[in-house]
Amino acid sequence: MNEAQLRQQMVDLARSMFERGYATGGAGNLSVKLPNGQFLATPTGSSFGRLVADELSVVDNTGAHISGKRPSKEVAFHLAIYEKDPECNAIVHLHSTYLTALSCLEGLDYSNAIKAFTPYYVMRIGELPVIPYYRPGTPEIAQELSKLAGKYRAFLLANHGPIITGTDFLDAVDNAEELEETAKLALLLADKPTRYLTDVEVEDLKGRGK
Ligand SMILES: O=C(CO)COP(=O)(O)O
Ligand SMILES: [Zn+2]
Repeated sequence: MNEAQLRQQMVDLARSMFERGYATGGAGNLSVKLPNGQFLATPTGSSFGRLVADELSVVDNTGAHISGKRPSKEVAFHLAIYEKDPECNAIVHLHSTYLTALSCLEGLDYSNAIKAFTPYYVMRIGELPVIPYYRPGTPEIAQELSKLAGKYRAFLLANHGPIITGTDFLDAVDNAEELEETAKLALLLADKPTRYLTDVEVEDLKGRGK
């Protein structure tokens, strides 16, 4: 896809997420790698429902603002992931209801916040490590992600929300939807005896694609 197509895709998919309740107000941010190696990102404070293709921000791999509106304050954590994960070409960060609720629970397993109980969670995400709470926009989030990026497809910021990667923007959005649905199911099942997938079942799903 060329830059114009990627801009339009970001506008269209962001609006679709907004209309289906994955994003509200000015929360969350998106980015995608451009053919020239720079990155397209959502402007800070922008609503997913009202992005304008020509106003999207462009930053380089050092975070320098190249064009468009002022970029998201979380651009540093997006760049930390791209740097460490060569398979990641797009990132979705949401404050979606169920994943954010999960991120606020006490006693979360920080090595993996959602133990596998459905195959698509394993095929699209696998494991969900938790990053300790830091104020939004602070460099510590990027530093923590830098240690984990490349080993996982998604991350949960404690008391904040999820970060989901993809091989392209459509893949990142599909992964985000699958993960939000999985969090919803996890919360529905929280007080019910659950049969988790066995280690053998999980291994059998890995590397089989989607
Ligand atoms: O989700 C957000 C902060 O974590 C939103 O910040 P931006 O509006 O700067 O992208
Ligand atoms: Zn956020």
